Amino acid sequence: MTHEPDRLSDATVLRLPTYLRALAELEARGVTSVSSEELAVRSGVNSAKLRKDLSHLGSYGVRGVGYDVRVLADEVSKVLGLAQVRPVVIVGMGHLGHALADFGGFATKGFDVVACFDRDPDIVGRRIGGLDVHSMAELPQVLARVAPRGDAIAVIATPAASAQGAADDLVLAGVRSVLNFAPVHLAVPQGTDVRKVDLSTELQLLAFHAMHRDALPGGASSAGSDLSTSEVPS
Ligand SMILES: NC(=O)c1ccc[n+]([C@@H]2O[C@H](COP(=O)([O-])OP(=O)(O)OC[C@H]3O[C@@H](n4cnc5c(N)ncnc54)[C@H](O)[C@@H]3O)[C@@H](O)[C@H]2O)c1
Repeated sequence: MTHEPDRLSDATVLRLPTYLRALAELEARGVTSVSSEELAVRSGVNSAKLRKDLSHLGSYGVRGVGYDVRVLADEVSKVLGLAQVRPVVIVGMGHLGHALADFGGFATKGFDVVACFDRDPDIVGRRIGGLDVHSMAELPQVLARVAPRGDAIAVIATPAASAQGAADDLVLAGVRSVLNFAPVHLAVPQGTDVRKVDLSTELQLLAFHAMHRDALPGGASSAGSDLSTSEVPS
């Protein structure tokens, strides 16, 4: 199977984790092959779009049989860069950072939380989620040890006012992938990827959809929709 990930659109890439989650659920139930229709329903996208997405990966399925669940999961994982475990570091060990470090679920998705940092001397030195909390001054040395390939993903869980400073420190230490929970736009140099998790925006979008749904004759529709996938531009 050949694929050229460079040619994948952002919208396709955004849907791949959803396909992967659906495939993992099928695999856990011992299902070995799946039709595009079923995988589409489980992923909350339409089947034509799914088939097109997967054809970009070089996966076409077999007529009458569908896709081999394991092979497709491996292929999607590979395209997403999940073939090897990625080290994750957390900056800001308050409520959110603490909860993320304690959460064991990342390991099953190919992510290993390997270090955490805070600037508060009262928090530095504590043990959270089985890890010592390091000071920000230790960032370069610790990163070189826990992510020697330079492939760490950093999670920023600081207050908004200090997120840019934390991002600057991370970039200086060589980090090029950042997941930002702070409700603020981060300026980073070209070649650094930032994804933002903004719960307030998500709540606002749900409020907007609820207002329009409730304004429809008959109120709420009987079929629910997964806005997390349907909002993705195609
Ligand atoms: N708590 C939640 O449920 C939640 C949900 C969504 C988003 N958020 C966002 O996540 C962020 C963290 O929220 P929280 O409730 O955990 O905050 P918090 O105040 O409990 O913790 C923030 C931590 O960041 C540390 N910190 C501050 N500046 C730093 C810096 N420059 N470098 C390293 N560490 C630094 C602080 O010492 C503190 O330990 C906020 O931006 C918040 O808006 C929180």
